[in-house]
Amino acid sequence: MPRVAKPKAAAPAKKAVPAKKSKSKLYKMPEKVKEGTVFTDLAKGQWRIGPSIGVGGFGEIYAACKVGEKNYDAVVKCEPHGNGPLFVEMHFYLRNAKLEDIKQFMQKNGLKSLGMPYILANGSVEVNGEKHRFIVMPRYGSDLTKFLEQNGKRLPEGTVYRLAIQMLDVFQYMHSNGYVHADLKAANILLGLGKGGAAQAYLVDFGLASHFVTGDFKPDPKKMHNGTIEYTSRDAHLGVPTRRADLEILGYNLIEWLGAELPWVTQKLLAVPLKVQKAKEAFMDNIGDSLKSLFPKGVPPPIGDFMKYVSKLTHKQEPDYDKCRSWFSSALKQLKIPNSGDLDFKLKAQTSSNNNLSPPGPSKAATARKARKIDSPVLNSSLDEEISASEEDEEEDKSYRKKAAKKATPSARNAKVSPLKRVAPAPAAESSPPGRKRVKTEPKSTPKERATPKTSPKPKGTPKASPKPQTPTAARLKTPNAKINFSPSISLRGRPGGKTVINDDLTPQPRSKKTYEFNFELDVSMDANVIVNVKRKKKEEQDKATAVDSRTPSSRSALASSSNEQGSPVTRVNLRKVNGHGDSSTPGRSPRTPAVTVRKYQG
Ligand SMILES: Nc1ncnc2c1ncn2[C@@H]1O[C@H](COP(=O)(O)OP(=O)(O)OP(=O)(O)O)[C@@H](O)[C@H]1O
Repeated sequence: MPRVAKPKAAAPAKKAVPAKKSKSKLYKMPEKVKEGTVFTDLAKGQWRIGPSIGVGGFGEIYAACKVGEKNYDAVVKCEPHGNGPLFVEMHFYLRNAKLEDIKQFMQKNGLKSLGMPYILANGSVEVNGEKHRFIVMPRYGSDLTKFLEQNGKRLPEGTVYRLAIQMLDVFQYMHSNGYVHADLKAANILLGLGKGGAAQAYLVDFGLASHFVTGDFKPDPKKMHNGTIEYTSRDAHLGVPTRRADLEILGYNLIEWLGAELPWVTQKLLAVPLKVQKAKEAFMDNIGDSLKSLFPKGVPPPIGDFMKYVSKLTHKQEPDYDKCRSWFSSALKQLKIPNSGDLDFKLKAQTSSNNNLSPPGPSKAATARKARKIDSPVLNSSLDEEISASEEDEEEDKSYRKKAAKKATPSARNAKVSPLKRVAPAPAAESSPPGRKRVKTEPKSTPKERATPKTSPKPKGTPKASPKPQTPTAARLKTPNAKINFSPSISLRGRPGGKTVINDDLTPQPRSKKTYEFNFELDVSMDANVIVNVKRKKKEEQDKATAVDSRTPSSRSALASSSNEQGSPVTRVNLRKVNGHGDSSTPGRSPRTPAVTVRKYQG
């Protein structure tokens, strides 16, 4: 769960959470701000910092009050200047979430309230000699995870439908401004505070907000799998921000809030984004049957209608928000639950859908297992460990992305998409966030090599000892001295059971500023799967040469276990190689490694 300490309003400070550098060294955590510190925003407004009320993946959130006032009814979110997500969030707010615009939208759409936060101020400040960026926004109450925990991972059916309507309102607002949120989840939905506040839920955390695509469907390796793996949409798995993706993410959340377990969670696939992606494709391809198996005694009608609708949307299509809301409001009427008043989080006697779920909630042991599993991708230790590239995953990735890009979406099916080719860069953010880092691979491949047909995929269940490619083509493709400059462009924002994962240009600069560079010979076809095990010696052995080895998957696991025996944690890096451009116009340019998954195996 998020490392969140929530004091009561204006309560005395909790024990200070010590300023902590992220163990991962991939990005900076903010310096601790002392209670009582005054921040001056760009408009010279002054804000007194109160107690810490939350720590997110990158930043810390403090209660705050305007100097001269008594109520801590604002929050300050503070992150080191080099961090991308707050930069994105701030610009999103500044451009799209002015109170005036929100009011106008509410008026136009006859809404009494809208769960869209807004920005009160922003600025920069030095904390302990380090430059930080901060934004000030209204303070809200509990996030939904608290209620899910209290209720054994489900919410009352009527509340689920009300939340659906409220989140659709927020999406409609964001989408009407050209943006998608891309990371809706319980931890990012907060209840309002104050009188009547609990009737409205607010969607926060715009660190992944981006323009949705209006043109062709072009998978973007830089952004693949961004979001929170459980709920990431099929489009987001391909790195394409779309409006229908927001709806799909909402749908997955609604299903969970009704007490069903998503198949990729049940099947424990969360550590492998590609498998999750595949599972979602299968789920959505046959959404009727998929839902029937999740709700064996009857699919809640609005969920069925909504998910079927989402599965048919094209990537450019503007969703019919009214139609979607109407399914949920009809269901509320049927349940005789008014769509007003405080949202009710007390689970009562079983209602139509929360009565018919199978399986029920997972056991505590299963939950613990899941937490461990979900934890595993977090790069929460330094890379003083072991790094390997996974053959299976690359293979799966290649063949799957080929298929997925062809048929991932109704419109993508029409669009000519070759995700294995280098794709046009994502629509550039209007301003570039600082601290950009890219994964860069620079094998010295020739255009001819890149254009060569792929090696045929290894059938499943084949023994893992992988022979070197024997074909003449493979021999021609011998690639000496492939050089990989590996600066991991990954950040995994920590929240068991729902971490936001960002894999794109916005990734903050690694604190260590270390670059891991591996030089080795690739005696294989450029299109073959490559497994690279890099074992860094333990501290005392570091003066000795670093062992760099390349092995088969089976020997990889042997290596992993031997490392474990030595007591050092093991990190496996799965490099998915995209065989670049395939066009001879860019000789010498190399395929990029679009995504890196890091798994830490505890000894
Ligand atoms: N305006 C707010 N009022 C009250 N609490 C808030 C507010 N904004 C955020 N929080 C609390 O802080 C937590 C983290 O906030 P947020 O998700 O914005 O941070 P983050 O660094 O972007 O986190 P993440 O790891 O999800 O990306 C929230 O789950 C919530 O509990």
